Amino acid sequence: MKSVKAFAPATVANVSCGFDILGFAIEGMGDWVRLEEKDSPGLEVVSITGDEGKLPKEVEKNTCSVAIQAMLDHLNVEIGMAIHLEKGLPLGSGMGSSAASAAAALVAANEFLGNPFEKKELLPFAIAAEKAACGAGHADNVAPSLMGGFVLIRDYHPLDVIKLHVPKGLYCTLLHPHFELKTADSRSVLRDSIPLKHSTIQSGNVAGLVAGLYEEDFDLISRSLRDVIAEPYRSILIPGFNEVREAVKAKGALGMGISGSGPTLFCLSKGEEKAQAIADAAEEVYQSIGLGVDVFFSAINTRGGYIIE
Ligand SMILES: Nc1ncnc2c1ncn2[C@@H]1O[C@H](COP(=O)(O)OP(=O)(O)O)[C@@H](O)[C@H]1O
Ligand SMILES: N[C@@H](CCOP(=O)(O)O)C(=O)O
Repeated sequence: MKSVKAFAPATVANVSCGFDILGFAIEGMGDWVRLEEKDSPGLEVVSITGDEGKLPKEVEKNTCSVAIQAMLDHLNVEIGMAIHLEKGLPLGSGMGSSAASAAAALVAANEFLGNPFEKKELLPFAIAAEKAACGAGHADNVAPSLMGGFVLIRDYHPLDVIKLHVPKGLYCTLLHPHFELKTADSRSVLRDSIPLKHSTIQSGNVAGLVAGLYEEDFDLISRSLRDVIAEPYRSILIPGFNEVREAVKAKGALGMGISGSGPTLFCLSKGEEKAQAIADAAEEVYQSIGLGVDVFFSAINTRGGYIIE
C-alpha cells in the first residue's frame, strides 16, 4: 500500500513588527503527517495522537484535510487518502500548531501525487486551512513552515512571498507558558485601524529587521524588534510579560516578543550560549510567578517541511 510521511516545523509568526507578514521556522519541533492510499475516494482523518483528544477529525475542520482538499480541488482530482496526524506541538500555543499540521499534510500529499507543485505553490492551500482553523487566512506561519527560514509575505492579493536571508549564529528561545490562547481570540482584541504615527514606526522597524537580517547586523535586528500594533493589546493577556522581557534583555536577548498570537514568547539572540542563558533566566521568572513553562531554544530551521519516508 502506498504510504508517505512528512514533517513540518513550528514557526514564530509576526516576529514583533511584521504582523501577518513575517515569520520564521524553528528546528526540532513540529508535526508529522502520514498519508495512506485508501480504496474509496475522499479524505479521512483516521488517527490523531498528541492532542489529548481535542482536535476535530471532521474533514472540513482539521487543517490537514482542509489543506489537502483545497489542493485536490485545484487539481480537480478525486482520490482516497487516509490521514494520520502526530501532533508534536501544543494547541493554541502561538507556535503555529494548526499551520504545521497543514504544511506537513501538503508536503506529504504533494509527494503522494508525484510532486505537481513547488513548495511555494502549496501556500494557497495552507492558507485555506488557516482560515478554517482561526477565521483568518494569515500566511506567516504556513509560509515558513513549508519553506523554512525567515519569510516575508509582501502581499496577499496576489500572493507575493519572499524567503529572506538568515544570519549565521542567530538563535531563538521559545517560552511556552502552560495555558492555551486561541488565535481567533487573540485576534479579536486587536483594533481595526492604527494611528498614522504607529504605521510609520512599524514600517521603519519591518524595513530595519529585513535589512538587519541581510546585513547580519545584530544591533539593527535588536532595534527593529518592536511592535506598536498588536503587542500593546495582546501582552495584557500574557502573565509576566514585562518581567520576562526585563530578565531576558539582561541576559543579552536582541529582543523579545509574542510568538504569533501568544501565549508563547520568543527571544532572538546571537549564539547558542546566550539562547540557553535566556531560557534559564525566563524560567526563573515564570517560577517566581507560579506559572508552568516549557523553554526551548534552537537555531533557525532553513529547510521547512520535508518527507521522512
Ligand atoms: N491539525 C490541527 N492542529 C491544530 N489545530 C487545529 C488542527 N486542525 C484544526 N485545528 C483548530 O485550530 C485551532 C487552533 O489554532 P490556533 O488557535 O491558530 O493555534 P496555533 O496558534 O497553535 O496554531 C483550534 O480551534 C483547533 O481545533
Ligand atoms: N499573524 C497571526 C499569527 C498567529 O500565529 P499563531 O501561531 O498564534 O497561530 C496573528 O498574529 O494573529
